Amino acid sequence: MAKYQIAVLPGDGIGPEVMDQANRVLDAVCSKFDIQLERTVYPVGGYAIDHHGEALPESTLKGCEQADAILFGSIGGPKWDSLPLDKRPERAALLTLRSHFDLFSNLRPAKIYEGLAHLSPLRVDIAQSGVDVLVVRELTSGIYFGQPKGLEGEGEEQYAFDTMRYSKREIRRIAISAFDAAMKRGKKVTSVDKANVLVCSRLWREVVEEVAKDYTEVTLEHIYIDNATMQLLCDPAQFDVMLCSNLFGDIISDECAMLTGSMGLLPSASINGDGFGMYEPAGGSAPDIAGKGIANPIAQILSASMMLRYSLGEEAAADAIDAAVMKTLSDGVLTGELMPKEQRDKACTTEQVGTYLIQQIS
Ligand SMILES: NC(=O)c1ccc[n+]([C@@H]2O[C@H](COP(=O)([O-])OP(=O)(O)OC[C@H]3O[C@@H](n4cnc5c(N)ncnc54)[C@H](O)[C@@H]3O)[C@@H](O)[C@H]2O)c1
Ligand SMILES: CC(C)[C@H](C(=O)O)[C@@H](O)C(=O)O
Ligand SMILES: [Mg+2]
Repeated sequence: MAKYQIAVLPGDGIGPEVMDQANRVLDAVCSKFDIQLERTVYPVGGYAIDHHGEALPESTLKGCEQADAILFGSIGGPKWDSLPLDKRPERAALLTLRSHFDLFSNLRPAKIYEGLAHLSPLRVDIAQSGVDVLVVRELTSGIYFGQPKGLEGEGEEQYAFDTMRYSKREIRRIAISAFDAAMKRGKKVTSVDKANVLVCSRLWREVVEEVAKDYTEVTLEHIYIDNATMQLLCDPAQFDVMLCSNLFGDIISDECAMLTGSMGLLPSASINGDGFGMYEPAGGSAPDIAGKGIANPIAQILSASMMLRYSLGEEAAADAIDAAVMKTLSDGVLTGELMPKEQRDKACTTEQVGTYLIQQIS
């Protein structure tokens, strides 16, 4: 029997709610496929600040180091918003984990599945032409990790700045991730940048062009970030793999999630050069719906599936989860945000979606 250690970090807001359902689904799939998944829960984010005085306790980091993969919920919320940036859950826990494990390759797949175009807020004809995009986002560099500088100067001349910095090595390795992914998909990479203004984007283009020479079967296009956001709304079918720097990928991936129907549908994998990964929904702790039992658990469940596929090599179990998700959605077992407002009294709870999905597995 295959045996793995997983560090489970539920975090804040809807994190623990959707993680409960992912764990139930993992129990079901592991029993069916004879996989032993030893899961240890560790505190992280605002919860860890409240109970242990810091967003990423040493014991959590050690637990992650000893694990085969990390399953992450979401962190942050209004309660911790007034903390200095370096103490906030987002920087102190999430960015630290990404950097510590060198999780540079962030894969965020967004797809309108067959028969589910009605869930998309896109115009009907556009939704029916399809969305099947893999956002490949650079995750451990760029403006997120450039040296920030606090306030300097006086009065109205006071200023602050963040620095965007990319090395050729950092661009090359994420470009290779994108081209490798494109080889297994639609053989097209659209590289998103702002090369009409930013020096980093000029270097980005140069290196992406170099990498493209090794992938003669893959079509490469470049697009400016502002145009990319509008093209996604009017002709999303033109995109296959969208290669993005850290900040642009953050923005584009929320847009892609929403095109398919909800923030609560988009999973993500953040992987390093050794195949070690952290798996988490692209969305956040959703303070507006937390504690109500109505969050969509699918992004978390699909993140668990990506973990099985990418870090553990358990393809059959991952396929079973993906198929159960499709069946659940196409059977109309939906949380409220996927339904028209006037029908939301018929919406399923987070737990009901989890239960239905598990029935499709066993
Ligand atoms: N990976 C993470 O831990 C992560 C990611 C993004 C944001 N955040 C943090 O989360 C907090 C809230 O951020 P925000 O409000 O800007 O973004 P958010 O992604 O939490 O929420 C944006 C909108 O999407 C909805 N939404 C998100 N996930 C959903 C789900 N599973 N089901 C149904 N609806 C869902 C929310 O209700 C909200 O209306 C902030 O502190 C932010 O920094 C954390
Ligand atoms: C919470 C925040 C730091 C994070 C990011 O910007 O990377 C989130 O928005 C995401 O998309 O994973
Ligand atoms: Mg984001």
